[in-house]
Amino acid sequence: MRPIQAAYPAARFRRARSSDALRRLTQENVLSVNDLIWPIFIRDGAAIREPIASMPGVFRLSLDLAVEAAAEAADLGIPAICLFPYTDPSVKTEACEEAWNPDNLTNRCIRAIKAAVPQIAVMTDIALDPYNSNGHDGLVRDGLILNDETVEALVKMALAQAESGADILGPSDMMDGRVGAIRRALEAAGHKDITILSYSAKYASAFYGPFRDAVGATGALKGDKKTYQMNPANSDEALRLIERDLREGADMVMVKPGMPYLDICRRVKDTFGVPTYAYQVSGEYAMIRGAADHGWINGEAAMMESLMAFKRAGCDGILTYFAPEAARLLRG
Ligand SMILES: NCc1[nH]cc(CCC(=O)O)c1CC(=O)O
Repeated sequence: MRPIQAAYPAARFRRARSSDALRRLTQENVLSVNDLIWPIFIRDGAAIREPIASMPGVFRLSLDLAVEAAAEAADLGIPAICLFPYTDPSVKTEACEEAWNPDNLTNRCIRAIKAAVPQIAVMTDIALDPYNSNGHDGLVRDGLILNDETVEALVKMALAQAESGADILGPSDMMDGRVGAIRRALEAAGHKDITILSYSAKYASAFYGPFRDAVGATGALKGDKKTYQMNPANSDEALRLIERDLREGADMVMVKPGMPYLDICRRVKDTFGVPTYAYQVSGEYAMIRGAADHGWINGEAAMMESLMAFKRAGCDGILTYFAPEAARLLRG
């Protein structure tokens, strides 16, 4: 596309910006509540709303309050909620068996939300880190992250979540071959309508710090995740990973983190034209929220501008901790 433009003064770009009416008429992208997926942190117990120091305004919720949050999200028109468990260190092991326990925190939460708020889509995270005593997304032997053994564990985890009623499975582990393995297992088990939103292009990022605090993985993690998460310097590789996951049966794909990787979002959308999502991760939330809390930026305006940026970059939706706040503003 190459727009033709008259020369100044025949062309004055400011004409189209001269009033609210003209600005609205010429606006190219729209952010709506339908674009939002709300990640929440869950924990055991009852009536607990536990603050997370590095994410002001975000809480770990006991299951009863997670169900309330899902109902609130549905009332606001948010289409999906995504669950992240804070697991007690005592249930973490090297074999990560708790990950596929049908009665683990996540699976109980899926059932509770689907029973009380069936209209909201429940998304889950597939990775072993909340259940792993060494904090990694995969099984570890002799200091190495094992790919194929991890994929087998992830398949069990995915099936347990599917049985519990999850609508969207989100493999976030970055092992090779996991989307295909999960898709085959879902088909074999008769789960034909469960979607996979693959964390296809997930970078080894410093912006996940507050999240690891939130799920209690910070202390556990030994080393870094660079042998499975992507090198932030790479872009072509993201396209190869997206193509691979689509060929293995992903319905939707994700780029993560979000704001520092909008160039990747745009390349993915332009190249494949598939449902494309970005995760505005914990560190991005903390930066905007922290600056706003100090009075250094206008938090509401920065939040809405950051979310619109994802739409402009070609995203169909955004996972964001701002989801309820943004939804309230969008509803007016
Ligand atoms: N599989 C773990 C997982 N799933 C989502 C996030 C990060 C989300 C955020 O920072 O908001 C992470 C952290 C990590 O890979 O270490």
